[in-house]
Amino acid sequence: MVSKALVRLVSAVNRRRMKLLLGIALLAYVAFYSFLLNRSIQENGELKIESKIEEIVEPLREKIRDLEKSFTQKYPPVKFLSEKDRKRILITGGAGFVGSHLTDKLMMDGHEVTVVDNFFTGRKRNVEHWIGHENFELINHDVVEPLYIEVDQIYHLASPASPPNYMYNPIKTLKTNTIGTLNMLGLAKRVGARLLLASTSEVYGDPEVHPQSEDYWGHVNPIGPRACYDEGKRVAETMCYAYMKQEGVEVRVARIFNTFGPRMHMNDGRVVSNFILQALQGEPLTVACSSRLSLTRLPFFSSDLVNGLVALMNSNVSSPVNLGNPEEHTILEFAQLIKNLVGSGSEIQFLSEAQDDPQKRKPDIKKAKLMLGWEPVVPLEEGLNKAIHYFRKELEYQANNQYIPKPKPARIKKGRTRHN
Ligand SMILES: O=c1ccn([C@@H]2O[C@H](COP(=O)(O)OP(=O)(O)O[C@H]3OC[C@@H](O)[C@H](O)[C@H]3O)[C@@H](O)[C@H]2O)c(=O)[nH]1
Repeated sequence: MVSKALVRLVSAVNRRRMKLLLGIALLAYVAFYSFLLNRSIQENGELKIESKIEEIVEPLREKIRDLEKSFTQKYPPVKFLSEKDRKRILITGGAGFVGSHLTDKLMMDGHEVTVVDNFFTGRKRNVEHWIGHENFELINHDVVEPLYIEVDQIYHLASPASPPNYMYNPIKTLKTNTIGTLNMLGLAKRVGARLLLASTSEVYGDPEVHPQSEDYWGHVNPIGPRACYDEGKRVAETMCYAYMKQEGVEVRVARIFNTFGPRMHMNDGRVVSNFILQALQGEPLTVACSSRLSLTRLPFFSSDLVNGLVALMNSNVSSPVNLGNPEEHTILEFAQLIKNLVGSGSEIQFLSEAQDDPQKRKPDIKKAKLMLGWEPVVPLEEGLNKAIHYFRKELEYQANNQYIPKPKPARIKKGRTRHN
């Protein structure tokens, strides 16, 4: 009896325990399952957020990689120059057509270059590929105001150079070439720098001797429309030699004849840029001579000029040197050549001659050949094709709702002009 009662009690206890154990096991299972479920939901959520972040961040990373790449590939190759050979060079007008090519050459040769420009005809675009380089500095400054920096050489190019540009504001042109040159000579004297003046074939005026050698004194109308530039450059030369004689400043004077090349302003107004733009746009080529078709010039390419300037600066020739193309063509022949190279159907239109337009111009470059070993080497057609390519790109670049300036023939603007 007793044993039966005991067996019943034990089995009742066991059943309860079994139930309890089962209950506990069930609870544990539910808890474990919900734990797993929670974790996977959380992980899924995290994964989703992570992938969303990744989606946003990846393009940014790519942009940073591109930027880093462009930073490292940004500059044209620059030679290394030892401290002894590296010069601190100032180029006034260094953002202009010629100045920017000179900047490129001197930077690539490994010098430290400071460009000063008031951006009247110069453009930041011409030198933007150097901005940020440790050897390069760009200063927005007008040479009519004094400048205090430390340099070893000064290439003084600042001045509008095309007839429409220098006639636009004759007083400013005079100030730039006189006060501006005085300021740069004063700087050269103070820091002991050598100064090269970018003078011009226009110091010969409408020449009475042909070709023009450096000892020709010129034939300039001192009160004509071109006088602001012609006389401005003549007095700039006079100032150079006064500073040389009186103060011992080392000077170099380049008399630059007609030049052309990429980076000429679309609105420059000189014959090459005018004819190329007119030919590309199917407009008449404006040849400025109706009666005398003997009007002559032959421009030379910008890289030849830059090489000549550097050779002169580093020579021991302190007297003026002509840099130009000794060949000679009429403006009409030149118009036809450009028309053919562009493959343009433009007509040729004859305009009346501008006042005091020099009739004939041809440099005698014996001195440059003898003393600098320099002469132009870029064949005319090769240079013209490069300029045509440049202007074609410029037209494309400006095609989208942009103002495309029409080239202007050399004429004096009517009305009051701004001067400061
Ligand atoms: O559309 C045009 C522009 C110009 N011309 C003529 O082409 C000749 C050359 O004219 P440019 O305007 O190119 O240059 P210029 O020779 O008058 O002056 C130039 O000379 C030497 C540089 O040092 C000077 O910076 C620049 O003034 C001139 O006879 C001019 O009348 C045209 O027939 N058509």
